[in-house]
Amino acid sequence: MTKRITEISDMTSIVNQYLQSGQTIGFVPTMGALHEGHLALIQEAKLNNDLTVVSIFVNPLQFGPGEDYDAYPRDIDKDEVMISQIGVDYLFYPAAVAMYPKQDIKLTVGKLAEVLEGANRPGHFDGVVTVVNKLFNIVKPTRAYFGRKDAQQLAIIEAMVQDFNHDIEIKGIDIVREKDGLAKSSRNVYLTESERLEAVALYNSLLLAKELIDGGEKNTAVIEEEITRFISSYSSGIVEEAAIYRYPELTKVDILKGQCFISLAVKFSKARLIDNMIIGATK
Ligand SMILES: Nc1ncnc2c1ncn2[C@@H]1O[C@H](COP(=O)(O)OP(=O)(O)OP(=O)(O)O)[C@@H](O)[C@H]1O
Ligand SMILES: CC(C)(CO)[C@@H](O)C(=O)[O-]
Ligand code: BAL
Repeated sequence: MTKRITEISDMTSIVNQYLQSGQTIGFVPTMGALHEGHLALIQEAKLNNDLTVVSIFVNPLQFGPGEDYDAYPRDIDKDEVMISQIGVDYLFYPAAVAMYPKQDIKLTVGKLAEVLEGANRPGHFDGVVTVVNKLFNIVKPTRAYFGRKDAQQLAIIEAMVQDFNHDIEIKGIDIVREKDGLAKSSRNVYLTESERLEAVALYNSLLLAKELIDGGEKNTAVIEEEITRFISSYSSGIVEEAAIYRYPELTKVDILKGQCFISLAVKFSKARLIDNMIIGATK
């Protein structure tokens, strides 16, 4: 059965005991409202570590003014049942006042946060790296697991681990999708019934882009235009972002070369969905 830990000092003394006896700790940070996407990360952590810790913390620091911090779906009891069933050892569930008693010091991300989601959500990645740093210091994981759905976040966490000399292996896990291709996300519950059906256009536009690329198209502006046209024709969503960047450097590319990713953000009436596809040779 999963043990729920709310006190930071309790979490740290528990992991210290395991580390002292030479055991490895797999860590999955989340904001809760768990779904199969999260479970894929957790399964991988369980498979490769002696101990698995999942955190659930809706981090106020990464939400901008007017964003959905208050509305963000929360169901801690249901989440706890889900992770108990797959045998997670510890659920770390701290209170915001415990995580941010003073809220005075935070980390700042540079260029990697100036584009894509970072440009759309100023300060978002500063909040993410600040909380992930704190969580890493508390949980002291051997390995930490992040989804490729949030590809920019994953690139930034990898850079943060290097810059701050964390001795932690960062593992990226592939996007888990619904049967029709929509990327699983806690925010999908904001979609209306008709928007839910239309939302498959994001994934289908990525498939279309892949077809164009496989057919020899290298001009990123052409591919971005086709993606935008496709999503706008098949859904009521507003395309806020359909852009191709080098990955994980996150620099803009005009002509496809090396490993890149197509990044999408589409705004429906309440939900803002993101999706992406990594393309090209791995370096
Ligand atoms: N469909 C998915 N496939 C793989 N990983 C995922 C998926 N959805 C979320 N994750 C990963 O789970 C971790 C926790 O994410 P989070 O709790 O924010 O869930 P979410 O569904 O991404 O929520 P949101 O709707 O806020 O984007 C992150 O590393 C995220 O990339
Ligand atoms: C990594 C994370 C748990 C930090 O709050 C969050 O950004 C998320 O769920 O992707
Ligand atoms: N999974 C990303 C967290 C966020 O949107 O705040």
